[in-house]
Amino acid sequence: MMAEAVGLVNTLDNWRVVDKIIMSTKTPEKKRIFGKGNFQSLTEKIRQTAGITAVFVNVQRLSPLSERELEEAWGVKVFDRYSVVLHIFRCNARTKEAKLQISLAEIPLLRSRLKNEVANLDQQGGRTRYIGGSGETLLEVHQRLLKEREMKIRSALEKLRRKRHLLRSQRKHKEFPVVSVLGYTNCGKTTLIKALTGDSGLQPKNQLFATLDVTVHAGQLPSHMTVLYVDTIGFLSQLPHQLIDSFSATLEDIKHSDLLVHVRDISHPETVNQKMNVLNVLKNLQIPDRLMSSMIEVHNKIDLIDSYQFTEPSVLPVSALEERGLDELKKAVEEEILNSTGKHILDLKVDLSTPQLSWLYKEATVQDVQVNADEGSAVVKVIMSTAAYGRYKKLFTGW
Ligand SMILES: Nc1nc2c(ncn2[C@@H]2O[C@H](COP(=O)(O)OP(=O)(O)OP(=O)(O)O)[C@@H](O)[C@H]2O)c(=O)[nH]1
Ligand SMILES: [Mg+2]
Repeated sequence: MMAEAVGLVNTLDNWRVVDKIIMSTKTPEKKRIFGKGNFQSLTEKIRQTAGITAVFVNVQRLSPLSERELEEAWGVKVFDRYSVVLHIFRCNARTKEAKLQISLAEIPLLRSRLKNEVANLDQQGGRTRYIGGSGETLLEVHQRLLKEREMKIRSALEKLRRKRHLLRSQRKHKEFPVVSVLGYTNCGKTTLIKALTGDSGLQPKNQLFATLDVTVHAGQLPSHMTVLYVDTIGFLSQLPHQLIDSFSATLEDIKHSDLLVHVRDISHPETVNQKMNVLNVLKNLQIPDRLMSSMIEVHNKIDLIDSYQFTEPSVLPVSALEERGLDELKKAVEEEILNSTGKHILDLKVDLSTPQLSWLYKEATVQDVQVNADEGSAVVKVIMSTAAYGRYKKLFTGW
């Protein structure tokens, strides 16, 4: 197994990699991450490299013991995948929900640290000492406090979830179709939604997990139909399981959309693996088949590729940054939305002396009316369901 130890300089919440050292590691089950020789040369290298303030060891989880040993040997903070992702999340969390999700994801980390500390205390008889006549040992008190904290966070999250459920049913009521935009972190989801909706409040950033909250933005399709684009949290390969658990609630919204748009950074060297990862996460979220089969794949950042080759006909190439390919994308979104919601766009000729037009205003979505005053008629562009069109025909054309 290969793992990397990466020296980092921490400038506020942005890390710059100062040196990347590839070292083979022992299997994760083994107590020590690095063999003796490797560990010595790593230690030397880290000490010699100026400006290293932290080391990232590219393994899923370091045991608290290894973490402490490495930190003591190297004199800097040591991160594994779990703690580095948590740290990035923590820096980017803005809303109450994102902050709560992170606190929840921190609990297992605190729990395993606690075990380690108690193991140390054991040597001093700490485990068996009772606190203030309460009949609880120090370990039990800590475990209870952690449990209480976890319960509190879970109930606060549940409250927020119920609120979101309510919002979702209100949204449905208004009948705006919902398009979820998803993809690997940093692929350009926020930039794309900003370009599609003109929503200047959106802030794309060249950083991992810039978006940690699901937000909704209204945009217009070519027929002036309004859709709601949902900006989602980016995916990351080998994202620690516990994090996925606590964030899947946020991703759950995806299931309730009318259409999925999968954005890929086609300029990224790992673009194929990123796609596989996204599809795997979707599989685990148990997305309904109809959403998986109608999903639109967007190849973003084509401006960074010298000559973009069309490889798959169903794919839509765009540059969200340079606003290229957006009209075609909007057309494709419209087509799929009409398909999935069973609606059609129709041009109907109506007689203005009848209640046809007011009926259409009430029962369908009128997009445009071209009046022909001489004839006393109008051509009306409407979006309506098959069922509503059936009723219309029955009422006004006698079919
Ligand atoms: N050259 C180029 N850069 C792009 C394009 N689209 C997005 N970017 C850049 O890619 C970076 C990430 O963009 P975001 O829109 O924040 O990506 P995201 O998918 O929302 O990322 P997370 O929210 O972190 O998951 C930013 O620096 C954007 O300017 C594009 O079409 N071309
Ligand atoms: Mg984003």
